Amino acid sequence: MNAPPRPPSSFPPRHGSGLLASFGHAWAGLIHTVIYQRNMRVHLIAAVLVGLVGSGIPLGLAEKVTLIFCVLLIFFAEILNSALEHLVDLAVQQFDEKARLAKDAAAAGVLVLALGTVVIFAAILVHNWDTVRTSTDAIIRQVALGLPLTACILVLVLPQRRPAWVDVAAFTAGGVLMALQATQTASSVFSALTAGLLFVAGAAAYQRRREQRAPRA
Ligand SMILES: Nc1ncnc2c1ncn2[C@@H]1O[C@H](COP(=O)(O)OP(=O)(O)OP(=O)(O)O)[C@@H](O)[C@H]1O
Repeated sequence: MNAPPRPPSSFPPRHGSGLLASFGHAWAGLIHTVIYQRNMRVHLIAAVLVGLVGSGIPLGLAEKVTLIFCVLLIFFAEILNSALEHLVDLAVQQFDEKARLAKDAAAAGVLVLALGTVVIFAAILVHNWDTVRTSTDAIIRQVALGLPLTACILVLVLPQRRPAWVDVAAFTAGGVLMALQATQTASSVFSALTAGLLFVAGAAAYQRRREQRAPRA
């Protein structure tokens, strides 16, 4: 028996289905948030700094897990906040009190998490203050390698137009600094987190450049 004709679809053709395509859509969502949400870029840079502290000072397992969980939770909240903003903008194209309440509530959720993370981060540093005081060499190394690395990631996520070579140079220099830093890390998990953030920043810079070349309709 012939299948009934499908109703005409207003969706453009989808780029594949299955697990790989789902991953691709999720990745595109992450990169889109980094490109278009200023607060996400702030969280990303803050996460790099957390990664540098975590890979410079030896922390206990519970402290590592807590910090990484907080960082991921903030990303999750910001991505969800962005999704809600898109939904509200889709439903409401003019000023609306309920739209304002929905967006403000979602933004408040992110703010609460960010403030909580700052408090937890400070508490962990205070709790490990003796280790911090005696880790002068590690701190000097982290500052010497970590600050230029953070600057490279910042360049990659900045929305301003720039020549392609700047992004290539920032990503390459970031990779070299990351490799140097990883050779003497106190935690490979935090180094992996920082490397992952460099990769995300590089992917965002690449995608922004593509979209600037071929702006969305
Ligand atoms: N349609 C609307 N009606 C009423 N107020 C709105 C509307 N859209 C946005 N707002 C207000 O403007 C604020 C910023 O909304 P916007 O969509 O510009 O998000 P944003 O600039 O990405 O902000 P955020 O810092 O929350 O991510 C909202 O928190 C809300 O107070």
